Amino acid sequence: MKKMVIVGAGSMAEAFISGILENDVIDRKNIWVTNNSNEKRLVNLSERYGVQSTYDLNALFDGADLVMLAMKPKDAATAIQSIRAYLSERMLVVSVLAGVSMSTIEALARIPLAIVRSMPNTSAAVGKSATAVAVNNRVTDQQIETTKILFGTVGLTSFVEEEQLDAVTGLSGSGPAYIYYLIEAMEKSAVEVGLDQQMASELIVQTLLGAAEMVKKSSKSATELRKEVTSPGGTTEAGIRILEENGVQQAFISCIKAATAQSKKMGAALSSQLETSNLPY
Ligand SMILES: NC(=O)C1=CN([C@@H]2O[C@H](COP(=O)(O)OP(=O)(O)OC[C@H]3O[C@@H](n4cnc5c(N)ncnc54)[C@H](O)[C@@H]3O)[C@@H](O)[C@H]2O)C=CC1
Ligand SMILES: O=C(O)[C@@H]1CCC=N1
Repeated sequence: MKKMVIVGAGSMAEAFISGILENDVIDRKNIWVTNNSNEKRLVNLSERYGVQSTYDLNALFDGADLVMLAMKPKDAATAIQSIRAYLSERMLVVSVLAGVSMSTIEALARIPLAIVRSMPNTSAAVGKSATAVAVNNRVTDQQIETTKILFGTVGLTSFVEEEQLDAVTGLSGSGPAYIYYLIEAMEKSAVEVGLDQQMASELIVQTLLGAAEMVKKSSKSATELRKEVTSPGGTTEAGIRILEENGVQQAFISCIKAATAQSKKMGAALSSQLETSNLPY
């Protein structure tokens, strides 16, 4: 990787900048970032990380070999259209956009491109993303190595077929939010059962870290581990009974299915706009 350009300067962009710099993968002077309007944000990223920022597209793309698309999916059509003239087949285009297919990106760019479509999550900011990536057939072996290095700086990477990425989005892309939702509930309950908030917070985080580590390291399944905690006639059994009565497990399943369906819907909306040329340009 000689020069990386990040189009879109939000939280995912920042997570990657921070991960790349921490792992010394590319010099900060060779990371360039842009957005559509918020110059203050670009200045802030430049000051904090020493990366380059510009609205001059010639300067931005000059010598770039990797271009990351990191705007919201709703802004993808406008953004790709605005940079289309600067993209080339020799660049690796890395997308983190939820729902947007590689063929839609190529259709918007109107040239064949080497594309990596990925779904990281916000834990990238602390190097703990669970990322899945799919590549198209123009991506070279060397670019696959670059992809591994790039995503390795923000966590773990699995290679999947593109068709699986909507499900990955519903499961692990959105996943941190489901866990935060659970933490919110645990925090509320802690106060209600009379615990000090600060201490409860530490107990909750350690409980989650410990449970995650157990699932990762133990040879036992989550079901077996849950059963080990649940003594007959004990406290866990009393608690789990309430979760069962309220259909909490089924609610989580429906939640992940709804998020997966939404990823598909977002992609379909963009590609049907493309087919009817009803795009914002
Ligand atoms: N936030 C999350 O949990 C995750 C987000 N993603 C994907 O990452 C992408 C970015 O998400 P966030 O960083 O959360 O969004 P964000 O809203 O924090 O940042 C988006 C950035 O794109 C810029 N932008 C908008 N229109 C533009 C244009 N025409 N040209 C250039 N830049 C433009 C905005 O100014 C902003 O800097 C989205 O496509 C999302 O689907 C993927 C995995 C997880
Ligand atoms: O909510 C969203 O659409 C994005 C994609 C995955 C996580 N956040």
